[in-house]
Amino acid sequence: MAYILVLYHSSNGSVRNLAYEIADAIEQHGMEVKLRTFSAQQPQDIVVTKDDLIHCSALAFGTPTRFGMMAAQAKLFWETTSDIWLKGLLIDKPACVFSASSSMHGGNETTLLGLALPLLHHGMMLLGVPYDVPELASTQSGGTPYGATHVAGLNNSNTLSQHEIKICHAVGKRLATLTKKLL
Ligand SMILES: Cc1cc2nc3c(=O)[nH]c(=O)nc-3n(C[C@H](O)[C@H](O)[C@H](O)COP(=O)(O)O)c2cc1C
Repeated sequence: MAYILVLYHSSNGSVRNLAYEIADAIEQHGMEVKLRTFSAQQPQDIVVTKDDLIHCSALAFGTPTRFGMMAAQAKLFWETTSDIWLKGLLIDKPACVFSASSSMHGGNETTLLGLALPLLHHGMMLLGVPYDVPELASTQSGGTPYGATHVAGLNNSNTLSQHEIKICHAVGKRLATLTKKLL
């Protein structure tokens, strides 16, 4: 069965909540989802295997913003994927990226661009958020053309705003719709 891999790291739940919203939208638009993490943070977490990545039809990939970059847990995993890269097993698969940060201008956009880099090296096709998603222009917190985000604030709240949720849904819908066309 074809599936979209929603692969993330989250310490405090913000990125997990983004992942769940994106996964919901993917399922609502007719694709199976495999939710995987890079390490077990919660009892329900299932840690990703290389086979999960090799056999996915598309990927949604997210981590928190850590000093403007991706979380180390994710980078460690990508550094084990050179065999997949050598065989070109991810070429032409659609993908999107998502992240959370505590401050609005604290590096979530640089993190999204950094998350995109290993995917581009693997030959994946990156999807952003187009401006026909109205919440992109009106959000007072997360949401960027490079991918869905959540701004957690100084109290580190992992509760997503309605705008952030709508942007996640638009991302999940777009990824599922395009992936189905390519199957
Ligand atoms: C080591 C570390 C570095 C961080 N660096 C940044 C940063 O550069 N900019 C920012 O706005 N927030 C930064 N944060 C805050 C996290 O990005 C924020 O709490 C995010 O919501 C965490 O996602 P999570 O709830 O999924 O773990 C950092 C947190 C940690 C622990």
